[in-house]
Amino acid sequence: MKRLTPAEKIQDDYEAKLVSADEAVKVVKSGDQIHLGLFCGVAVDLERALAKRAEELTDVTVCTTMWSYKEPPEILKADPGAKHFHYCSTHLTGTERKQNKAGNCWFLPVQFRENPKFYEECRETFDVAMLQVAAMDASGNFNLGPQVAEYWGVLRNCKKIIVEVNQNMPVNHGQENYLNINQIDYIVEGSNSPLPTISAKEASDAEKKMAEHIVTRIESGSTLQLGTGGFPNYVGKLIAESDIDDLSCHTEMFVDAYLHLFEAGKLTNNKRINQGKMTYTFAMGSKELYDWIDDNQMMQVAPVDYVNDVDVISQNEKMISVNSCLQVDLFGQVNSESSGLQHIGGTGGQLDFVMGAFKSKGGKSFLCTPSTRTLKDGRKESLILPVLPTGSIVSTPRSAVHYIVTEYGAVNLKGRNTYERAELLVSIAHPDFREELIEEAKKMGIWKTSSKVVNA
Ligand SMILES: CC(=O)SCCNC(=O)CCNC(=O)[C@H](O)C(C)(C)COP(=O)(O)OP(=O)(O)OC[C@H]1O[C@@H](n2cnc3c(N)ncnc32)[C@H](O)[C@@H]1OP(=O)(O)O
Ligand SMILES: CCCC(=O)O
Repeated sequence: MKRLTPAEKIQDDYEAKLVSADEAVKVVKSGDQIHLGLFCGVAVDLERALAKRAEELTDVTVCTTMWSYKEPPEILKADPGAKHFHYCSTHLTGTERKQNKAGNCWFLPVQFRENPKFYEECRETFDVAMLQVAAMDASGNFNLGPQVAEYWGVLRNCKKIIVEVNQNMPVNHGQENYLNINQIDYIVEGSNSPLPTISAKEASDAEKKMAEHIVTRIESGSTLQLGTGGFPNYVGKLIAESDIDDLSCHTEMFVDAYLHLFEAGKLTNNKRINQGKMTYTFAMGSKELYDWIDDNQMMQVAPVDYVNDVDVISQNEKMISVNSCLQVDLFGQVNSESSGLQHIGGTGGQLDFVMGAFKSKGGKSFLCTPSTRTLKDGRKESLILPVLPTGSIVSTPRSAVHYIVTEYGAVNLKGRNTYERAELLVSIAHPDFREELIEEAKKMGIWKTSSKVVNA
């Protein structure tokens, strides 16, 4: 028999494992635990094929980290009463929030940096892991694209792996970011769907003022973590226009703000660890961001238990972390996850970066919210509250919180006692609510007769 060259052996393996999406999902049985993939790597063609089997399957648990498409997953459309599939997400997007309200999507609380261990040790073994990957290279390796995050926790604790090849998946340089053909059970050549994109929303007037309070507190030579949404992107824009320079990127989520900062010549990545690299655990943004990532040696995507590790984050000096939250109480407890009993989103890596930034020499974390929001009936509600309402989740505890920012200022709660915190927080509340907050603080025993509202 003719001996195959290594390249021929790889090609033979590829052809032996190549099946259609409908064929591949036949491996799923009632009662199975499935992982659908992460961020831009969710296996959309396999998910669609699985949905076609809704009527013949029961009790199938399907996990993902976030569903980033406007259209809900097909398995939920095919099973509106959640009789066949139990869909779980660790960070709800707007699409998933609607499904959560309808009782079709369950939230899985996690601390993002712990996710690999959590999937490897704390949940049932996955029967099938499905994920989108880039086209195979000559060595039989499939690049995981712009996300590694908790993949290895899932892949080390699963029975079968099905990859869906997407020719549009950018090849992302980094660490632990390839799957070899030997590790894979089935290969599906997918429909090469475009990656999900998020476009930054226009920042509101309050957000623009909040960004100004932050930018005046950032020094040249800092390393930046910017979160999701219009607000962190606006912070990036202001920095790009400022005279702050020599900045570095070490972030959980890689967003368009970094592309703008790079184009403005602000990002040197002259940091202490991973010099010269943009370090992150997943990327989500525009098509331009994905094109910039593709086969770019400057990029370093890496597992979340490395990127979000408090000790790793803190090795870079002047670590700056900027994230949004929903409510803050006068003790300094921060809710970033719920509106009363209504679930909004996950805590993600917020606490990881709050702790990592404070541990870094000269580091600062900023948790930001407009001082008020307008309710459906037109009334204004203060987002600085005496205490968090029933059902609110403490995402960042008062013991960890550093700067809180509203459009009225940024206050540093570290080292401040309870009545000083109340004073500082009242000083950045909306003026219409300050008197009311002072009266409540008095009843709570955290307002001294000498207390006054000060601007920090
Ligand atoms: C991915 C990263 O950010 S990495 C950084 C670390 N991770 C984190 O900080 C995670 C925690 N933070 C978050 O999840 C988000 O920043 C949030 C939820 C706090 C804000 O998200 P954004 O996308 O900026 O806010 P946006 O204004 O779009 O609001 C999202 C939803 O919350 C609702 N919402 C916003 N503010 C409030 C509030 N104060 N009270 C109640 N609901 C609110 C909105 O109505 C919207 O709901 P809908 O889509 O169902 O209509
Ligand atoms: C999935 C994690 C996203 C976040 O940290 O907000």
